[in-house]
Amino acid sequence: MLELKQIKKSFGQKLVLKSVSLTAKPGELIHISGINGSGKSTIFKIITGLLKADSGEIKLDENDIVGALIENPNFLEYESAMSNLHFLANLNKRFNEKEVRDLLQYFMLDPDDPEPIVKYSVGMRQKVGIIQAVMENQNIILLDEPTRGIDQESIGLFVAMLKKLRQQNKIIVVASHDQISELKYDRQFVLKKGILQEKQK
Ligand SMILES: Nc1ncnc2c1ncn2[C@@H]1O[C@H](COP(=O)(O)OP(=O)(O)OP(=O)(O)O)[C@@H](O)[C@H]1O
Repeated sequence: MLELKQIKKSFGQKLVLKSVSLTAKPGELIHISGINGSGKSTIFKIITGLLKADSGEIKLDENDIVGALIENPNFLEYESAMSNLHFLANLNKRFNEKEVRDLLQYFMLDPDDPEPIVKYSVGMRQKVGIIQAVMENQNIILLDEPTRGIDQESIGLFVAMLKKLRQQNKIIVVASHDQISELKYDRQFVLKKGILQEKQK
């Protein structure tokens, strides 16, 4: 379970998150919308520990593993996609080569492609970013603007993948300025003026 209670965060004088509370249960697919600069990435950075909230509480279960795609993913630019994924998974000692190969192929990328990632297109990089957020069997998956630069066919693959992950009881939180109409969310929230509000169905 993922629980945020009255998270507050300012950058200098700028109050970005006034009060953000959210409880997500296993198997839930949640959407957070909000205009550019509303603080969506900041929420994800706080959940993953990249940033510290000024106040409030974050609760995760002991065995929770968080996977995240936040803003433009950083890679070792002169290494291949496979080497990058190997490197990232090894940080947690959870590299599963078969799983990573399957995911690359699923997204129509060649696991044996020797090209350095610096030569990848925006959409190709984004796919590698999505893969690193799910490849270690993470049970909480945070995806910030996941479909940016991705073609329609690959969006279909992405949507099908999320459906499967949800059936596996993972918590998935997607943040984007638009709806990503192909996704059927369990709950939808809007982040406006620092407050996260649930939309009524
Ligand atoms: N490290 C930082 N230092 C200062 N200000 C920051 C920092 N990170 C974010 N901000 C500010 O906080 C606000 C929220 O940024 P954030 O990236 O969370 O928004 P977002 O909703 O994800 O935007 P977008 O849809 O454009 O990705 C912005 O005004 C941004 O300038």
